[in-house]
Amino acid sequence: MHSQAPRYFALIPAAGVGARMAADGPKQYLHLGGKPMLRHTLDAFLSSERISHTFVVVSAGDPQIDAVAPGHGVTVLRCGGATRMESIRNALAAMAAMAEPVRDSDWVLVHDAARPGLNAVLIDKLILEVGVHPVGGLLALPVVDTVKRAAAGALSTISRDALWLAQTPQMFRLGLLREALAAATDAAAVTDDASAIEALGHAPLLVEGHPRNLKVTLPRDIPIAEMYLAAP
Ligand SMILES: Nc1ccn([C@@H]2O[C@H](COP(=O)(O)OP(=O)(O)OP(=O)(O)O)[C@@H](O)[C@H]2O)c(=O)n1
Ligand SMILES: C[C@](O)(CO)[C@H](O)COP(=O)(O)O
Repeated sequence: MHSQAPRYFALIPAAGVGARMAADGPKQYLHLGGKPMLRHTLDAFLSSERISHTFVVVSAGDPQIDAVAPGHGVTVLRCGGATRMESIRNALAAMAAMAEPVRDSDWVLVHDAARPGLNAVLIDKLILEVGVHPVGGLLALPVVDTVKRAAAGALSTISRDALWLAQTPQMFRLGLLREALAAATDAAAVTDDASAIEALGHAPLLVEGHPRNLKVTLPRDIPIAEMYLAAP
């Protein structure tokens, strides 16, 4: 039983290189709507009264973060890893080792720097709908298109029933998330935090998100993200 009042922390993995974006530098620093993508994401958490503090994990030699991270409410962790999962695993260990540590019972909302369309409404919706769920949960969107599988020259249709597209934040208590990531043997296969939790036999709660919370992955995503950022 968790007797202390719940605390909510944000952790933003921002140590990627943005290979699929093929920009001049890491996509999290591309300017969208007048400011770097990462700053939109940081500001979303700073705008939520429920978030106690925000951590952002970047690569050790990141030369841009100091100009982007605000001087308050955010701690930069320079321990990014070779994969998204390793960046998060390193960051969680650093958070737990802080002078004022994040506790095993505290909630951590892991959110991609590459999803700048997040806002306080979606953050609060996730927190309120997960509530005291024994595992945790994540924002996701139900699949609304017909799904095809193309393999070995064959094309087949997969039922869209019960299919969801995972977004972030994905929120879990620090202790459970650290346990799940420690147990994961193939970091590259753990493309989201929930999959590591599922591998322990748990079923995180799905909370309907919003298309504005898209992951900016390819150049074609830029104008879509800017459209949503123009309408906060
Ligand atoms: N080693 C890594 C890889 C990714 N990320 C972060 O995880 C989020 C989602 O990953 P993705 O969209 O794949 O970003 P990149 O890995 O930068 O993109 P790509 O796969 O195209 O290189 C991003 O905010 C990215 O910065 C991270 O912190 N550490
Ligand atoms: C975590 C995630 O955004 C959920 O959809 C997605 O798995 C990240 O994948 P990426 O290849 O690291 O962008």
